Amino acid sequence: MPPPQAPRGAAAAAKLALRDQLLAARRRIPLPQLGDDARATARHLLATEEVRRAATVAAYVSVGREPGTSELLELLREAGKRVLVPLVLPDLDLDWATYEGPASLAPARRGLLEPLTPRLGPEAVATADAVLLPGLAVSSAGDRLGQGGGCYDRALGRVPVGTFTCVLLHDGELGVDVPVEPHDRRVTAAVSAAGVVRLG
Ligand SMILES: Nc1nc2c(c(=O)[nH]1)N(C=O)[C@@H](CNc1ccc(C(=O)N[C@@H](CCC(=O)O)C(=O)O)cc1)CN2
Ligand SMILES: Nc1ncnc2c1ncn2[C@@H]1O[C@H](COP(=O)(O)OP(=O)(O)OP(=O)(O)O)[C@@H](O)[C@H]1O
Repeated sequence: MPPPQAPRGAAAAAKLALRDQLLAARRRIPLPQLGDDARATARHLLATEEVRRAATVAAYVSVGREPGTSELLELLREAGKRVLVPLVLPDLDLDWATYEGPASLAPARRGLLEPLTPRLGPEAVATADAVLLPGLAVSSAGDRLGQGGGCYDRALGRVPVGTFTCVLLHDGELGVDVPVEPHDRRVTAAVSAAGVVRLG
C-alpha cells in the first residue's frame, strides 16, 4: 500500500474522473425508469442457468440510483435460495450475512443498508454459487469499475475461479474502457435491462 500522501498512479486518477462522469450520468436517469429496469434485470438474472442452479447467491442492497435489487432479493428468497448481502468492515473489506427481508436491514454508513442478521465472516462469500455485485461500468474483457473502496476486489479474490460473478449496470455502462490496476478482479458477466452479457 502506498503511503496516504503518495501521488495516485495514472490508472487510479483516471478511475476518479470516470467515476464522476458515470455518477453524473446516473443522476440523469428518471426514477420511473429505475424501477422498470430493475424488474427487467431481475427477470434476466433469474432466467440464467447459473442463478437457477445456485443454492447460495451473494448480492447487494441497492441505494440511490444504483441498479435496483429490492425485488431481485425477494425473488431470490422466494426461489428458496440462501441470499448473502455485505457489510463494510472498518478496513473496507466486506463481511456477509443472510438477507431475511427488508426488515432485516438497517441504515449504515455511506447511506448503505446493511443486514442485522449474524455476521458470517469475510470468507462466507466463497460459499456463493453466484455473486451479483454493484459497479459503475465494465469493459468488454470484464474489467469492472466500482465505487472506489476496493471492497469487491477483496471479496472476488476469495471466490473460486469459475464462479458466475455478474455486475449489475445501467444500459450504456457496458463496454466502457475501464482503467485497470494490478489489484483489480475481473467479473465473468454483466447484466442490465437489455440482458445478460458474458465477458472475457
Ligand atoms: N449498495 C451498495 N452496497 C455496497 C457497495 C456498493 O457499491 N453499493 N460496495 C461496493 O464496493 C461496498 C461499499 N462500498 C464502499 C466504497 C467506497 C468506500 C470508501 O470509503 N471510499 C473512500 C474513497 C476511496 C478512494 O476513492 O480513494 C472514501 O469515501 O473515503 C467504502 C465503501 C459494499 N456495499
Ligand atoms: N485485495 C486488496 N487488498 C487491500 N486493498 C485493496 C485490495 N484491492 C483493492 N484495494 C484497495 O482499494 C482501493 C480502491 O480500489 P478500486 O479503485 O479498484 O476500487 P473499486 O473496485 O472501484 O471499488 P469496489 O470494489 O469497492 O466497488 C485501492 O486503492 C486499493 O489499494
